[in-house]
Order: sequence, then structure tokens, then C-alpha cells
Amino acid sequence: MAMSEHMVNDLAQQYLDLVLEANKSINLTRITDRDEAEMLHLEDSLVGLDEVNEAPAGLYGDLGSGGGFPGVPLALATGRETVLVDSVKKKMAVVSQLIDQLGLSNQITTCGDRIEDLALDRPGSFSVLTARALSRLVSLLELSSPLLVRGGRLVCYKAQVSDEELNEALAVQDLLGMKLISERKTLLSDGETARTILVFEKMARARLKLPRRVGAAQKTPLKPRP
Ligand SMILES: C[S@@+](CC[C@H](N)C(=O)[O-])C[C@H]1O[C@@H](n2cnc3c(N)ncnc32)[C@H](O)[C@@H]1O
Repeated sequence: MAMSEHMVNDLAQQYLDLVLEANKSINLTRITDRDEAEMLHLEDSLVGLDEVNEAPAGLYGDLGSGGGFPGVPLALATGRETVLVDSVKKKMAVVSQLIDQLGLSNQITTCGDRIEDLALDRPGSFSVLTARALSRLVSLLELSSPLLVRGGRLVCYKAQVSDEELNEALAVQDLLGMKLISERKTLLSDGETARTILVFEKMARARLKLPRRVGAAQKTPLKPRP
């Protein structure tokens, strides 16, 4: 049964309190002020909710989830089965305990591996992925492509996207079987923090073997093939 908006909000607030408390002993977020965290973690996490809801039904993954943002608020708001992935195992172990404390471990699980390793374990399994503050778009497309089902969506949370960053991604989207389908700009409630939500759809198999070796997507991004 879907949770009421009130329950979702209540659990998200409780999760944020637990993160800020845990943050005193392990670095889960650089934001320590409660009000700032409410805007930059809870409100910002839900900026892409419509785009996540528009993706096909099925498994949701938050790539480079850190302290569980935007993954946990989006999991609560959508009710989707969710996997949070971050290569820092210690962070994922703490996040997993917090999820357990809230009784959410049936719905939300964590994976303390690199995204490239998750792609080897669970290829083509995700209907929707999010990534906030993780990498340049070109790298996000490469990391996501092998994880997504055909028709699945990658929802990227960005502050601002330069023409250079966007063009670099557009130049390899065909190679990766991905396609930009929407771009939306908005401001958070302070009226000045800018967000851009870009959505890419998995249209076809990538035309190269993925994942490449660990680290390559981020360290040596793909260039268009002649
Ligand atoms: C700047 S943090 C952002 C955390 C969170 N998404 C947020 O917006 O609050 C980026 C996170 O991505 C993780 N990360 C970077 N590359 C990764 C990879 N290839 N596989 C898994 N995690 C990765 C890092 O460990 C780090 O926790």
C-alpha cells in the first residue's frame, strides 16, 4: 500500500535527523545545519520526483548515493524498490543501519561497491536511476547504460550544465544507446539555488562492451568515434 504524503514527509524528516546525528561520527554530508539540510537534502532530493515517476515501473537505483540523497526521499515518495550504491562501504553500512532503524529495509537496500561492479552483478535491471553530485554527464551516461532496462531512464541532478558538458554527453549518447529526452531548470525555495534536471532514456544496447575497466568512465570519458 502506498504511504500517505504525511507519512512520507514524517519518515524523510526522521531519516534526515538520523543522518545528521550519525554525521557527528562519520562523514555522510558536509551540511550540518538542520534548515540548510532540509532544503539541500529533502527538498532538493524531490526536485526530480516527476521525472522519476514518469519512468517505467520497476527497480530504482541511486548512483553515488553518499548519505542516501536523493535516494531515500525518492524511495519514500515513489514507493519503488530501491538500491542505493556508493563505493565507500563504511558510508553504506551506516546508511543501511539508519534505513533499518526506520523499518524500511524491505524496500531500500544498499550496495557498498562501485557502480561498475553493480553493472556486472545486475545488468539491465533498473527502470530508473538518479545521480546527484556524482560526475560529468558523459560519465553518468556510461555508468548508467549497462544498468538500465530498455526504456529505462537516467535522471541527472545538476546545478548548472555548461554547453561544453552537455555537448560532450550528446556526442556519445548514440554510442551508449542513450538519448536526452528532457531538460528542466528550476530554483529551490530560497529563490536562488539553481537546479537542472536532465533525463536520458535507454533506447538500445550500447555499441561497445560495458562496463569498461573500473574508473575509466570517470577518469577517461568516452569520445565520439569517427
Ligand atoms: C559528492 S558525493 C554525492 C552524494 C549524494 N549523491 C548527494 O548528492 O548528497 C559523490 C558520491 O559518489 C560516490 N562515487 C563516486 N564514484 C563512484 C563509483 N564509480 N561507484 C560508486 N560510488 C561512487 C562517492 O563515494 C561519493 O560518496
